[in-house]
Amino acid sequence: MVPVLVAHGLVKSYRRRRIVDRVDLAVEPGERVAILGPNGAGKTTTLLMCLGVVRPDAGTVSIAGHTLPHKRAAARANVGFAAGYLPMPDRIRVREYLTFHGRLHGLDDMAERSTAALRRFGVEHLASAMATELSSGQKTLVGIVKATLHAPPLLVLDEPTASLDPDVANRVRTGLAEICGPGGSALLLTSHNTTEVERLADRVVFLSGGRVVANDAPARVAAQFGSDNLEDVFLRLAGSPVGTDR
Ligand SMILES: Nc1ncnc2c1ncn2[C@@H]1O[C@H](COP(=O)(O)OP(=O)(O)OP(=O)(O)O)[C@@H](O)[C@H]1O
Repeated sequence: MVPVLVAHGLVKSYRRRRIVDRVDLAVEPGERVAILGPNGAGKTTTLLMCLGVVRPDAGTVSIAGHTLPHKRAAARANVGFAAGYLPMPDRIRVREYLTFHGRLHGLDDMAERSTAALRRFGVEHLASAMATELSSGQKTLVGIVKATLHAPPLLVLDEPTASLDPDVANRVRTGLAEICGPGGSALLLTSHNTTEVERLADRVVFLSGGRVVANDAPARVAAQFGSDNLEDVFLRLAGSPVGTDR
């Protein structure tokens, strides 16, 4: 089986400060992988390089066998991406926004698809809302719904539950667990929430100071640091320096 994502030797520096330092990352079909790490560890930069949004200084990325940047269009057809920082146009209703994105992926039956996708995340009541009427958390939810519409082989989510209340965040995790896994989408997400990672991820890639310091099943990563939970590991590693001059 072709991995849905292979990134090898990713490096990125900003103003001579190395933010991501030789990161390798692979995601198998249906696998659920979480990138965990403290603020500034390089999680978002790594994701954006994997998506071809940020150009790495060194390293290679391929998605479903399509190497970036040359095969970007073919690669992107395999990906759904959502992040709280992605804007949603103001003067559009949620249903129209989802229909637009579905059609970009060549989908029809958008009324039914949109309703089903909104229902999966418990927000079907937002279908007729204008974007201007949505709270920031609701916009995040609509972004996640949009990213899942075409059942992408790889779903990439940057801190999907960071702006959500605990109840809504739980519904999102339940929705993601339904569609991501063997036979469904692979999931690559970033998070600071160790409980979320333990619940959702088959594998955790722990980034600290731009480097992968652990890469294994959550329980095994905890054991590697002499603990039975990721929270302890996080607290131990969070004190590490964030980026270094090289
Ligand atoms: N375009 C940029 N120009 C300069 N510095 C940048 C740029 N993008 C990111 N950085 C720096 O790179 C470092 C890593 O940022 P990144 O957003 O990848 O970390 P992160 O692990 O996602 O952090 P957080 O958990 O806070 O979202 C930070 O110190 C950030 O300030």
